[in-house]
Amino acid sequence: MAEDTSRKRKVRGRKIRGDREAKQRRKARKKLARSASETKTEGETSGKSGGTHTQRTSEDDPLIDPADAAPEPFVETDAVTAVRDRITGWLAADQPVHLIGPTGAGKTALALSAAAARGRQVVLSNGDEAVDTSALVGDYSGGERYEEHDQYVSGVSKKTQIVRDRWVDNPLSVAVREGATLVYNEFSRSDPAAHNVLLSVLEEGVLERPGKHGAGRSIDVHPEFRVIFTSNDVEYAGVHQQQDALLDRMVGVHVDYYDAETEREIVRSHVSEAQDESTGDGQTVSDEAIETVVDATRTLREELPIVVGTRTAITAAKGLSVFDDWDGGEAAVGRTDGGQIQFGDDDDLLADVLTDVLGPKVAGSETEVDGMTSLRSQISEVLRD
Ligand SMILES: Nc1ncnc2c1ncn2[C@@H]1O[C@H](COP(=O)(O)OP(=O)(O)OP(=O)(O)O)[C@@H](O)[C@H]1O
Repeated sequence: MAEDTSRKRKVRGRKIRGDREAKQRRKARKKLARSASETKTEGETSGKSGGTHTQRTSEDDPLIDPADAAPEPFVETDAVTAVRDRITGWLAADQPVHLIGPTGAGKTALALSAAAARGRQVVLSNGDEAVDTSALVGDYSGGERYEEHDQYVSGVSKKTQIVRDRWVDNPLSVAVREGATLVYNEFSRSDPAAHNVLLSVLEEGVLERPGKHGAGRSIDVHPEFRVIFTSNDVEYAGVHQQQDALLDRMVGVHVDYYDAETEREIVRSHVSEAQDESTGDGQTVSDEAIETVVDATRTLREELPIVVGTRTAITAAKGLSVFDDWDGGEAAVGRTDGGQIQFGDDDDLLADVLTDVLGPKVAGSETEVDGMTSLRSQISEVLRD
C-alpha cells in the first residue's frame, strides 16, 4: 500500500481535548445553566393586574452552553485550525458561513468547534424533508393553564383560571433572540420554502414568526446572532436547489478530507477516548496499526465508487481493537508486550473489518450479495497492492 507522502505535513501544536475531569466539570456547568433557564421567562405578560408569565422549561430549551457544544475529542492540527480560523473569521465579519464538503470530512466537528469558539450559546438544527417554517421558527403546542388574580379593593379579589395556546419557539427563533450561533446541519435536505424566513433574518435583521398571533409576531435579530450551514457537496447539487437569494447571502468554505497525518491524529484520538471510556486504559491500537488503517482508508477513497470518509477509519480502528482474536485474524495481527495491536503480513482481519464498515453502503440493493462479495475482493486487492 503506497504511503501518502504528498500531503504529509509536519504537525505542530497538536492538541487533543478530552480529559474526563474537564468533561465532568462541563456537565456540572450545563446542569446549572439548565436549572437557571427553567426560571427564565419568555417576556410575555397578560397586562392584567396580578400579571402572568410564560415559563420555558428545560426540555424546550435548545440552547447549548459553548463548552458543551465543543466536540470531543477534537484534534487541532495546522490543517484543522486553518479551516476553523476561516470560519470564525467570516463569522466575526458577520457573514453566514456555508461548509460544503463530502460525507465524513469533518464539517459538523468544524462547525461546532467554530461555534463554541465564539463563546456564545449554540443552537443545533438538522435539515430534513419534514422541516418546514414552523419547525424552524416555532408553533403553538397545546394549551397552557395559568391563573390571574384581580384585586378590586382590600379583601375583595377574583381568581380566574385561563387556558391559552402556548407558543414554543423553535431553534431559529431561539438563536435569533438570544444571539446564539445556529449550526444548521445538512440544511439542503430541507424544502427551500422553509428557508424564506431566513432571507429577512440575514438581510433585514428581522425574523417573522408567521404562525404567531398578536404582538411578537416579528422579532429583531440579536446583533450577535450567527449561522453556520453545512451540506454534503453531492446533496447540495442534487437534493433541493436552494434559492439563489439565500445562497447569495452566505460565504462558502470548502471542507475536504484532511491530510494523512491529521486523519491519523483524529483516529488515534477517537480510539483512545473509546478505550478510556470502556476500560479506563489508554490506547491499545498501535501507531502502526492506525497508520495502516488510515492508509487503507485513503486508498479505498480513491479506488472505490462509494464514500469512504474519516468515520470509516475511526470505526475500523475501533473494530480492530476488539476483534484481534477473531478466527482467521490471528495471522493478521498480534499483540506487543504492551498489549498494542500489531499487523502481520496478512491483511485478512483488516479487510474483514473494512468490509463490515463499508458494507451498509453497498448492501440493500438487489445485488446485495454480489455487492458485498465484490466489495470484499476489491478491498483485499487494494490492501495487497
Ligand atoms: N478535528 C477533529 N478531531 C476529532 N475528530 C474529528 C475531527 N474532525 C472530524 N472528526 C471525526 O470524524 C468523523 C466525521 O466528522 P463529521 O461528522 O464532522 O463529518 P461531516 O462532514 O459532518 O459528516 P456528514 O457529512 O456525514 O455529516 C466524526 O466521527 C468526527 O468526530
